[in-house]
Amino acid sequence: MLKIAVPNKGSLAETAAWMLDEAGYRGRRDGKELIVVDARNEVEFFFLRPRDIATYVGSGALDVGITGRDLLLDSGSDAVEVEGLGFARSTFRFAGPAGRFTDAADLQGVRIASSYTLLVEAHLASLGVTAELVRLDGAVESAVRLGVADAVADVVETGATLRAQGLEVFGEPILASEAVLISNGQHPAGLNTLKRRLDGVMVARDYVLVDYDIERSRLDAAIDVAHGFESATVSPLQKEGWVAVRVMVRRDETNQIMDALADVGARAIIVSRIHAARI
Ligand SMILES: Nc1ncnc2c1ncn2[C@@H]1O[C@H](COP(=O)(O)OP(=O)(O)OP(=O)(O)O)[C@@H](O)[C@H]1O
Ligand SMILES: O=P(O)(O)OC[C@H]1O[C@H](OP(=O)(O)OP(=O)(O)O)[C@H](O)[C@@H]1O
Ligand SMILES: [Mg+2]
Repeated sequence: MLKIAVPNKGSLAETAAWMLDEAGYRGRRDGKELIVVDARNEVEFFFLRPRDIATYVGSGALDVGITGRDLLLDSGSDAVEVEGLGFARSTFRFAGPAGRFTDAADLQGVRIASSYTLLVEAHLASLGVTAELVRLDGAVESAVRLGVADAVADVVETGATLRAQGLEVFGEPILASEAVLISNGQHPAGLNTLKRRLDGVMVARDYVLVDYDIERSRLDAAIDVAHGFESATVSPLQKEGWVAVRVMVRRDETNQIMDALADVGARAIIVSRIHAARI
């Protein structure tokens, strides 16, 4: 059985569980279940704290897991990223009181609060900067106001939490993070199936199908607008000189693409959801 580590709580838990459910795996019946055996799919799920997942996978105790890229890099474990899963996207950044710092080099000798001290230390070392790391569990943005640090290094999504504490980001982003599938570098039986299924869930989540009719003479212009995932499916229509076209497009580009297709002469443009996919 493939042993899979899954976040039991926090920002990653709900979407990770949703993806696995969409991928056809058995979920847990309640939030207290720590181990779920899915005999039909020959996998066993272990619900663990997101921060511990890379440690379990890197040690070889579990085969694969879902965690954050930032948590993986901060773990110092031997686990490796298999692929990004396209959710829990954030950047990891330095921030300080408005106007106080302009660059990471300004951090020489100051106190930096973070929940990701290993990640920050490695980054500072690569820049040749030495600072004092203050390790906190969360709500790191309060550390400057409360006087335990001069700057912070933390997860930034919208930036609202930083702004509310009078902080602003400075310097280059340390990392672009998202939820990731990790392994211990081995290729256990079942990993390919898991990965293919998760890839299918991501395609169904991120893409839609667009169908339209168009005069064959205008087809090239329409294909320039949207060429499809692999290539467009083009079928003849009963009406002389017309074709029906089907392409996959990114869901977040749907309306711009519909507008552009209409502009080049497409008619009867219809968008449908993808329920499931294997690419
Ligand atoms: N606001 C956010 N937007 C996107 N990703 C986030 C956000 N907050 C945390 N994450 C991501 O979630 C992961 C951390 O999950 P974890 O459950 O340890 O912390 P958490 O979500 O802050 O939970 P909690 O604060 O309840 O302990 C990291 O990969 C981090 O990048
Ligand atoms: O840029 P924003 O959209 O404001 O989001 C980023 C904040 O969200 C998370 O905090 P969370 O609520 O999980 O609390 P925590 O700091 O205690 O982890 C993260 O740690 C940041 O603090
Ligand atoms: Mg948090």
